Amino acid sequence: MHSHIQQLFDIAAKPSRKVIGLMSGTSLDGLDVALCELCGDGLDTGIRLLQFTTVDYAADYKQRVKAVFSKRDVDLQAVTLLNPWIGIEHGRMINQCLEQWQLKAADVDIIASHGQTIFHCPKRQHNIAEYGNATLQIGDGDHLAVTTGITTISDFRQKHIAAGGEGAPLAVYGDYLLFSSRDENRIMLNIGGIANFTWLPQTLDAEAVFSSDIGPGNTMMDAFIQKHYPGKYFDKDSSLAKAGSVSEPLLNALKQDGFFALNFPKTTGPEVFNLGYLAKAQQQSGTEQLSHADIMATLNRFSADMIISAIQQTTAKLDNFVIYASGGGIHNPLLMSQIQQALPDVSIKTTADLGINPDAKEAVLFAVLANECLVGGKQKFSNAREGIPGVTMGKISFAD
Ligand SMILES: Nc1ncnc2c1ncn2[C@@H]1O[C@H](COP(=O)(O)OP(=O)(O)OP(=O)(O)O)[C@@H](O)[C@H]1O
Ligand SMILES: CC(=O)N[C@H]1[C@@H]2OC[C@@H](O2)[C@@H](O)[C@@H]1O[C@H](C)C(=O)O
Repeated sequence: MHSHIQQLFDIAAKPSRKVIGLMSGTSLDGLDVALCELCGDGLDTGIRLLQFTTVDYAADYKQRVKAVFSKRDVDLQAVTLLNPWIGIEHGRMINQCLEQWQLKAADVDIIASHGQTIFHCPKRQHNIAEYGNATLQIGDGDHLAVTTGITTISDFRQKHIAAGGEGAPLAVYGDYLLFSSRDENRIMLNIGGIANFTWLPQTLDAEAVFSSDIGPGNTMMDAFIQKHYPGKYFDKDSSLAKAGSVSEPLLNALKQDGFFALNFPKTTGPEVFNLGYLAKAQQQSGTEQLSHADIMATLNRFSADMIISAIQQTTAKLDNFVIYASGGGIHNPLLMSQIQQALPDVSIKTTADLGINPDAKEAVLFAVLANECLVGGKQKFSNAREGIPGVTMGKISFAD
């Protein structure tokens, strides 16, 4: 038996595993690094978040990735060069974190790397007959493993698509295994660049679980700030949005896209929800002359309204459910207050109330997926009807 197979066997046989979960999202703010200790598997997964940090991306890193991000026409050489380069850069960031945490590579069993999505293209978005769902994450796992000396599991979304899904949201697996409760129905609402949610019935009936993207979370607001206020990356504390007024004509135009007519589950990205989408809606509604504050107020309300309607649509006949929010959007006070005002009888908490730092949640979910890849599979959790294949995900890269 190759020592690599023995290594996997030994890790799987341990009473607990130290896994570094990584998430780099569509907001491109930084690399989320979550050092977790996991035991068990499936619904018996136990997890402790030992360390968490977001390693901010330097301006140079952001520029390099943005040059090939969510665009149809890009420099293929740049993509080819970035794939190993991001793997090495992420590896260097992990090595810095281990040094800060006074840990060595040998103290970590596995890295679970999401990589960086540069294009997401479900069939219902491209509508090209010969092709199915597709998505592309770069930041090669082999380069990450060699740079850190740690066995790495990466590229999770391809198996999801190979087994019939759209490659996202993957949060549903970790949400179901970590946050299902027999005491209450739960909605796990993640507000990142794109907003997505998972419905967790208190029956724990896997057939009733589903997860879907909703539409833009922060991505259009961020893109507007980054275009018009160089050096700024987002509307901190909603200050610009609070200074403006919502334009109803623009808001109505923003809500017209065919994506919102699709049934759940569905997925999307900045390929659809971007400044071109905003410009088109402004042209259709004759609102090109709006102030920046009014545009930001309207984009904020747009994200809030789509989140609210997704929740109302899902829980129409239910009253006893609790929302647990996560992702950077929870730090947007106007966004969160609008959601709460529209759902006055609903308790809106964060995953901190469930013991998981809301900023770390997505990175933690990839650690759970890696744990399932190594020791899971017994807990058959799938829901083909809702686009949730019952498969393990991830490609394994050895450090030598
Ligand atoms: N104080 C704040 N005020 C307003 N918005 C904030 C604040 N702090 C963070 N954000 C928002 O959160 C975003 C980062 O959130 P997060 O890291 O969840 O995004 P992401 O993980 O890249 O997205 P995705 O989940 O789509 O991959 C920022 O770009 C910003 O829009
Ligand atoms: C293709 C891709 O990277 N999608 C992301 C994006 O960011 C939020 C939302 O859209 C979600 O569907 C997904 O990430 C999270 C981690 C997921 O897969 O659950």
